[in-house]
Amino acid sequence: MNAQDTHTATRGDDPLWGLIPYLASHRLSLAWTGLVGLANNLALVFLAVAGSYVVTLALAEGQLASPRWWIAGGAAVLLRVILTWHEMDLSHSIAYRVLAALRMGLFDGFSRGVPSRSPGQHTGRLAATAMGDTEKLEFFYAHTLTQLAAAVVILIGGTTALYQIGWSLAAGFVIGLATLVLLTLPWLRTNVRLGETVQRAKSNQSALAVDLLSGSREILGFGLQEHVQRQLAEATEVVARAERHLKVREAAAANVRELCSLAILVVVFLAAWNQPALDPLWVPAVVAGTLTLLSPLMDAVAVLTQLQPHRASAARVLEGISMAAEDLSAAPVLPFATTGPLGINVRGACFSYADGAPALEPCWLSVAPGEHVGISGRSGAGKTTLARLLARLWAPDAGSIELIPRTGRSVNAASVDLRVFRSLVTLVEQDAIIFHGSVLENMRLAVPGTTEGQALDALGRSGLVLDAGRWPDGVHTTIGEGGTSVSGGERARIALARALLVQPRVLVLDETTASLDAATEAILLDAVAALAGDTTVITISHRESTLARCDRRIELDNLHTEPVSQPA
Ligand SMILES: Nc1ncnc2c1ncn2[C@@H]1O[C@H](COP(=O)(O)OP(=O)(O)OP(=O)(O)O)[C@@H](O)[C@H]1O
Repeated sequence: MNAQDTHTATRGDDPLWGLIPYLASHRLSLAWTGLVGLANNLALVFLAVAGSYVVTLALAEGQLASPRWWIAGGAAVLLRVILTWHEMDLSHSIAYRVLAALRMGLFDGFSRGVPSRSPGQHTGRLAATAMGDTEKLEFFYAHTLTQLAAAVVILIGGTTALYQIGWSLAAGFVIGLATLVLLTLPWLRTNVRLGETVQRAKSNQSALAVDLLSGSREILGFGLQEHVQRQLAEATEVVARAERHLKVREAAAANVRELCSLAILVVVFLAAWNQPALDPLWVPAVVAGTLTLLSPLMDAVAVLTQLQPHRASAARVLEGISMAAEDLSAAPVLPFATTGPLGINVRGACFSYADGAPALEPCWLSVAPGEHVGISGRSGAGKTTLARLLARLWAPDAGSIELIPRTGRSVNAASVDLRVFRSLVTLVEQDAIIFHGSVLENMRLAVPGTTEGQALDALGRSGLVLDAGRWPDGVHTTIGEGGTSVSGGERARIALARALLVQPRVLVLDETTASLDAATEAILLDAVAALAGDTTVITISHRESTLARCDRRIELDNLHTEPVSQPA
């Protein structure tokens, strides 16, 4: 099921249920885990009843129980060993799968939802959702849900069994449990608040840690260390205080549960003792059976008191999974097999981010196959936005973008298979991300299997020579996360080299030369010029020297009027 459809179908519903469609492929495993857990519980009830009966018989009557009891008891012990082992195995495997499904859904949502990110969203908080909330929910879906389902069966089965002995036993059992639930309800509201406080404070901690790591230079530069340390300490203190408070309440709730269990056992014992039809030898067995029935039920009640924070976690995960997705494959996929450079036709394409303000007003632009066009414009005019639309990182709100082959019909870019499109059009941005790893690993992100020779050739063409002093391990030299250990100019050249490896038929450069000195800019522009004729190049720049190398220069603000005659 498409994630977006799912969200539309479940919006406004309970988020805990809303996430279930994302785990649909695991439902059989979940059901099986629940059944195994239930069978294990029932085997334990049987063992408790049989064990008590055998011991009571021996103590009260001095008799050894018949072999049937010993065989059945041995079989139950063996069954429990097998079921416990199987249950552990199953529940670990399902837990990892549920965690993976939630996290993959979330990462998918984050990556598709990039354009809709509002300033209110912080990568640190999103990371906290991806790590903390998913783990909490993994436990809920892989364990709690099956535990609750098993508890319902145990409640019905246990009440029925006790009713068979006498209605007063069943009544004592049910009334005792109902009293416990009623006593538990008033705790819920405070637990919700505390759970939320813990989660919010953890989120803040995560956001602060990300700020601290990614903005370390600003923090040093502005002398903010003490300020950040204080904020981190406060966030930690909030978490510790709320968690302490929650733990105290949980301990008190556990005491209440134990008291209720005790009361139920006393009631069941008295009711069983007063059953004329029940052999007194069976009374301890009934009490032991009730005790083993109560254990999963008490756990279920404890879980119910902790459900509300799970609901908030589920809401955050659901929001992440269903982040306003770019439906990049809205148009039906058409075959597109042409050779040579591709022209571009922008027909009234426009775009707004989540805040609704137009980032790019409708614009019209025609670039011939093999042409090298330079686009300039005032800051904030929408040049980067246009570049990202051209690269289909997201889709225009209205209008369209077409690819024009030298021969044959032009085709709407949205109807080209996304994988094929990625091999045709490549974007290099000024702040292109370099991942943690070696230079070669970064090159292989674009084209897996790139050889050292190919990487060196592409780097050389981009004006980056890996001399032994600066790059002791050549293409195997590690470059830090985000390219922090390379200069802005080196990063731009690595990014261009990575794009050249793709051999795109349209290359979009967004301020790629902005941080280069004149000599390196010239080398890089020579590399771009060498593509002339074979690759269409759209260069966005403020730099006169870069724009001067283009066949044609365009001001973005002049593209907002629809031309009188548009190519068909
Ligand atoms: N993620 C975002 N969310 C909301 N608004 C955004 C986002 N990114 C950019 N904008 C806004 O969209 C508008 C166009 O931004 P864009 O980066 O395309 O401009 P630009 O012409 O490339 O600017 P510059 O020359 O300064 O790089 C600006 O008003 C900018 O503030």
